[in-house]
Amino acid sequence: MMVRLGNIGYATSMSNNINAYDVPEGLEIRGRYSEEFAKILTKDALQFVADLQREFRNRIKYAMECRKEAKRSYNEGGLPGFDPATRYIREGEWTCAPVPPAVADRRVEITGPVERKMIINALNSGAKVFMADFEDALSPSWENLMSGQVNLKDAVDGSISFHDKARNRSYKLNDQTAKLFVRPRGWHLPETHILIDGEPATGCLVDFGLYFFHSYAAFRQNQGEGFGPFFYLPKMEHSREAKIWNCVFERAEKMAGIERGSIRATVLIETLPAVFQMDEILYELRNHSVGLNCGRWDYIFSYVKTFQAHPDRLLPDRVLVGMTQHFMKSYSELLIRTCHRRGVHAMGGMVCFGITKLLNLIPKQAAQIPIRDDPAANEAALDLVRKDKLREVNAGHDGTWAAHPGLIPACMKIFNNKMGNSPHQIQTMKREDAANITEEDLLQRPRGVRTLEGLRLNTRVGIQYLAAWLTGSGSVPLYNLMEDAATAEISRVQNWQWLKYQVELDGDGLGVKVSRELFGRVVDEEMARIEREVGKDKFRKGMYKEACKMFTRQCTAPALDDFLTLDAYNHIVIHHPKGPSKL
Ligand SMILES: CC(=O)SCCNC(=O)CCNC(=O)[C@H](O)C(C)(C)COP(=O)(O)OP(=O)(O)OC[C@H]1O[C@@H](n2cnc3c(N)ncnc32)[C@H](O)[C@@H]1OP(=O)(O)O
Ligand SMILES: O=CC(=O)O
Ligand SMILES: [Mg+2]
Repeated sequence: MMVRLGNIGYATSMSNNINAYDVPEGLEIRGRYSEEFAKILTKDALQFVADLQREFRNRIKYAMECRKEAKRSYNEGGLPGFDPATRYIREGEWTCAPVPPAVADRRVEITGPVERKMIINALNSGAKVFMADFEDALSPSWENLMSGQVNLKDAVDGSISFHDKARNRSYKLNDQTAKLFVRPRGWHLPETHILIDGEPATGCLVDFGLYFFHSYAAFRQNQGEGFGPFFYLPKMEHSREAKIWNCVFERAEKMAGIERGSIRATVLIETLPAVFQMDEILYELRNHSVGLNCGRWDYIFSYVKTFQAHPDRLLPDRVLVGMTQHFMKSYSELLIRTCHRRGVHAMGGMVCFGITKLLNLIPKQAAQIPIRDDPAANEAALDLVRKDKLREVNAGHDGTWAAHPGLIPACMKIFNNKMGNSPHQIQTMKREDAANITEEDLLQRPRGVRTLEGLRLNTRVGIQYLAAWLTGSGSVPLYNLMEDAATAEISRVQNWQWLKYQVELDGDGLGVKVSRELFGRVVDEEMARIEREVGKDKFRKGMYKEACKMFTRQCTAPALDDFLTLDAYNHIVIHHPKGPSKL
């Protein structure tokens, strides 16, 4: 039974107990009620979120319209490039506000979803920073999002603990912990469990607003040495989106009565259009910036998406698109040069590496995690991690990402060897040579072959990832590698691209073209393989068939869906009282 009580949010009655969130005028909550969540969804916190939504919704809509306009132009043959209108920003001499002392040293950062045990492990991991993720690593169900907010609040005030009953193991924070950064969702994702004036809230404003409201004071005292909170901002395509974030930050600082420039953020450069906007993005956020990060996985996804109507820019096998490809190398070097010129950190990305393994003839790239049951394979994987990190630190990056605590010592050692006691390389690795990087360098076609195994791997990984996501896990280990929304996107759009242009698989000597029939066979065979690998019982109880249907539809759709997770989101929304949702 559901009741609506004036300004009280929707309530559900499971056992004649009427529970309801106390919400401000014009706001409805359609997610499950819990007393714990109610401590986050307070009337004042919701009022703050509603104020942000009302103030910025038109600008967000406009920014999303501009993305569509840009897409239309790329689809008509246009290429992204530097904007002549903002040349004065790129050529001007200006710097961002000085880096706050609390985050001067970021040589190794660990990332992970906002799950309770993982937050404690990540904060205790020995990394300098922990990026708590509402984005690529999280399936944004109501339960995950709200318990994530509870967990972060407890983490910032230092009271977070966890008891693993099965292992009778207790978790609490060490005296020394990593500094916390929070990554809200991208601008494109709605939060349909919260309606503001009848419209779904913008997901990232909910993530940011609730976290900021409850944690800014404790954060500044316990973590930020007077600054903060700190954020990572994902998937932006243009500086106008960064400008909105800057205004959101100013609005939040005003509400909290804290100094302008207290909040700091690192922007992920992880879309192809954004690489041409790095100076402009830093300029918009110059009072709130702590650098840029090479979000290499989404960047590869974005390359395919941007060039979806350009059959002359097809990707080789996913495993071949590493940081040594010319367009990836150019992107990371220009990012370093841009950040250091503006006085902020140039962060590296999630581990990837090159080895000669697949078919014994092609290099491989992956997001690596430790391999527990095979010491030799683990050592080989660690070696690849070391090579990737060495490349990053030598190029001039100030820090890097690790997906797993087991990788931190190896990453730390590489950065320590090069940087010693210096917290970063901002002054010492200016990379003036990268000033000559051109649009052609940044867009150069990736080189390599396409194989049937590549198509199979995309399919096998894409379906299993989506099955996990639909059941609440946004980052999973698959075949000893970390998979998350960004890596799964590459699998999806690559299959779509190969199908659309019926590409020839030229890497395995078969000369077969990717047709719908071939793809259909691959899907059937890979589903059979997944069933064998996970076991009949897990296969039956899991969401593999639903994931397969969704993944197949997206790979074969006439027009490329903008995001895998937009369609999938409809399947994890549970409104109370229960009912299906359609965006
Ligand atoms: C493209 C991008 O956006 S990258 C950024 C987004 N992606 C991520 O953040 C992925 C983060 N990593 C992960 O989610 C995990 O490492 C996974 C899912 C890939 C593997 O996790 P698991 O299967 O639990 O790994 P494993 O069993 O080896 O874990 C061992 C221990 O390390 C902990 N652990 C593993 N990864 C992490 C992490 N990233 N942060 C904190 N703790 C972690 C586990 O909780 C576990 O702790 P316990 O011994 O106390 O129980
Ligand atoms: O968010 C990081 C990425 O590589 O994508
Ligand atoms: Mg990403």
